[in-house]
Amino acid sequence: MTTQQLIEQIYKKQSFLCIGLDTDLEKIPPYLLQEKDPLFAFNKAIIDATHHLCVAYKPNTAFYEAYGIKGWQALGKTIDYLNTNHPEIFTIADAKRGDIGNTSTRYAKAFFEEFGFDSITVAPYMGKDSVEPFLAFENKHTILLALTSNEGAYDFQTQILEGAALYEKVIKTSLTYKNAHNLMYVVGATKASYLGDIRKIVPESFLLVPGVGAQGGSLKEVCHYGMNQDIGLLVNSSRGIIYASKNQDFALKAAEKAKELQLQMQDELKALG
Ligand SMILES: O=c1ccn([C@@H]2O[C@H](COP(=O)(O)O)[C@@H](O)[C@H]2O)c(=O)[nH]1
Repeated sequence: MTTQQLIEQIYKKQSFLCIGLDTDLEKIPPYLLQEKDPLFAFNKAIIDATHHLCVAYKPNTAFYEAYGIKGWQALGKTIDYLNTNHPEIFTIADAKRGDIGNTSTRYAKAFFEEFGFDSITVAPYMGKDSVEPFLAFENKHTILLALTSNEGAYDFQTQILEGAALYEKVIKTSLTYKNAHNLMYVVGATKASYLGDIRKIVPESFLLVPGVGAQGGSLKEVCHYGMNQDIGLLVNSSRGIIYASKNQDFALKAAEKAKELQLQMQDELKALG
């Protein structure tokens, strides 16, 4: 999917919501465990109930890898279901990959070609040759971890290195990579006050912003500091939406939570003009 197509979807749906499919057999309604593939059954119900309210889904691969081969199969069925039934929806493999170039190429092939995701999250720690193999795929997006939502982000990411914070250095350096136009960045909603400085470095890039909902980040603050002319934001909520209920009404309740965020986003889009 191109960035322009993503922007069009945001205006059409009046939403820049990304729903995180962090599907955990210990948290889904117990009656679903009788299904042949409970992970997929849960995801399908959530997607069917919420696809009109969001522009992206983000399965975090850890939640599938945790179940071995069955988990990978459920992830495959989920992305196939999305690509077949909702090809206009942007898909993110939250896999946080990155390795020596030869290996990164295989990760990129796995998630972009084999699974068919539109994007993948990538850790920048191994540098240029670990990131560029992902960037080589046209109309596929590499979402680089910049300033993450967790407390540990302060261990390294905000440390000053040669006059700038490490996360700023990561973003600035990544702009020199080949095919840097395929980059987006992860910035946690819990770090919204940093978004103003980040926008000075990447005024036009899309930012994936996790941390609204269960982690307590504020959508209003994220929009205030992080929105650009083209919106430029994908705001993720996972647990806050998909685990709104543990009963038969779980998909309905998830849709209600998603609707609450979509309505707030609609207001923000109106204010943008
Ligand atoms: O900085 C980051 C990067 C990734 N995540 C991931 O996003 C979701 C958030 O889930 P919630 O349930 O809405 O808290 C999850 O998959 C994280 O691994 C993040 O939170 N922060």
